[in-house]
Amino acid sequence: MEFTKMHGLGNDFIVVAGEQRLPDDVAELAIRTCNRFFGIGADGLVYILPSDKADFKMRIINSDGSEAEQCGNAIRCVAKYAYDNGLTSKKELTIETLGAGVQPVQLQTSEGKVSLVTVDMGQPILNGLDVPTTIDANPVIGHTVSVDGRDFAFTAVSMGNPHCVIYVDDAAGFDLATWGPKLEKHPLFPRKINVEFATVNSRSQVDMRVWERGAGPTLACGTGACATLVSSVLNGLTDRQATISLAGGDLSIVWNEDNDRIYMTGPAAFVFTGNLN
Ligand SMILES: N[C@@H](CCC[C@H](N)C(=O)O)C(=O)O
Repeated sequence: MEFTKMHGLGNDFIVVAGEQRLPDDVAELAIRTCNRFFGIGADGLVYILPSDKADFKMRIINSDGSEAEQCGNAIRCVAKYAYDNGLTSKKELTIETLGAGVQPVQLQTSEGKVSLVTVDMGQPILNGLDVPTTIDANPVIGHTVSVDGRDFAFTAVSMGNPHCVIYVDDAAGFDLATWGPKLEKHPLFPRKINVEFATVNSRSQVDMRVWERGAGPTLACGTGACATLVSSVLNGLTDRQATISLAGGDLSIVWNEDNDRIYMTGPAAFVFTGNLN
C-alpha cells in the first residue's frame, strides 16, 4: 500500500489515494498504521476515493478505528494532495464527505503548489438532538455537563461531526488528559463528542485546545476551530471572523451572516511518502 504522510497544523494523517473503496478491514488498518510506536503514526487514516457527486470523496478513520463524518484538517490535505499530484488542475473543486455533504474548496498556490486552502464547511447544526446530545434545545448554550464532581458549561455544535465547546481561563495549560476522555464518553453525547477548551483573548482571537473523539489530544482540529468560532459568536464573545490559535498553529474562520456558512482557511503539508507491506 503506497501512502503519503501529511498534516494540517500538526493534525497528521496517513493519506491513501487510488483505491475505489475502503478496504473491509479499514478499522483494524487504521488502528495498526496510526500507532505511533508500532506503525507509521498518525491521528487518522484518510482515503481519497472517486465520487459521483464531487471531484473527490474523502473518508477519514480515527486512530481508534472509528469513522468520522468530517475532518477540517484532512479535507485541506486531500485538496493539496489532489492538486500537487496532478489529480486535478482546478483551483476550485468539490470534495464529498460522509456526514457534511459536498464541500466547495478554493486553493491558493505559490510556485505551482498549494499554499493555503479555504473550505466552505457548510452551515453549523445547533439543534441539540441533531448534534447529537440528549438535550432537546436549539441551540444548546451554557448547559452543564458534570464529571467527577466538576461542572463544565458547554455549547454544542455539529459541523457534520459533534463538538462541545467549553470556556476555561487557560486553554493552553488545561489538563486535557484528565477531563478530555471523560467528557468525550459522557452519556449526554450519544455518539461521543470532540471536546474544545477555549480561552477568548479578544473579539478576533481565541486560543483553543482539543480532545478529539477517537484520537485523543491532537495539535489541531479544523471542525473544532469552526465549532469554537460558532460557539463564541453565539455566546457574544467574538465577531463572526476570528483567528483560532491551536497548539499546531492558526486557522482563520469566518461565519458568513448572509448564508450562515462557515469558511475555514489554513495550510496543509506533505511529510513523506512510503510503502506499507
Ligand atoms: N481533526 C479533525 C476531526 C477528525 C474527526 C474527529 N476526531 C471526529 O471523530 O469527529 C478536524 O480537523 O476537523
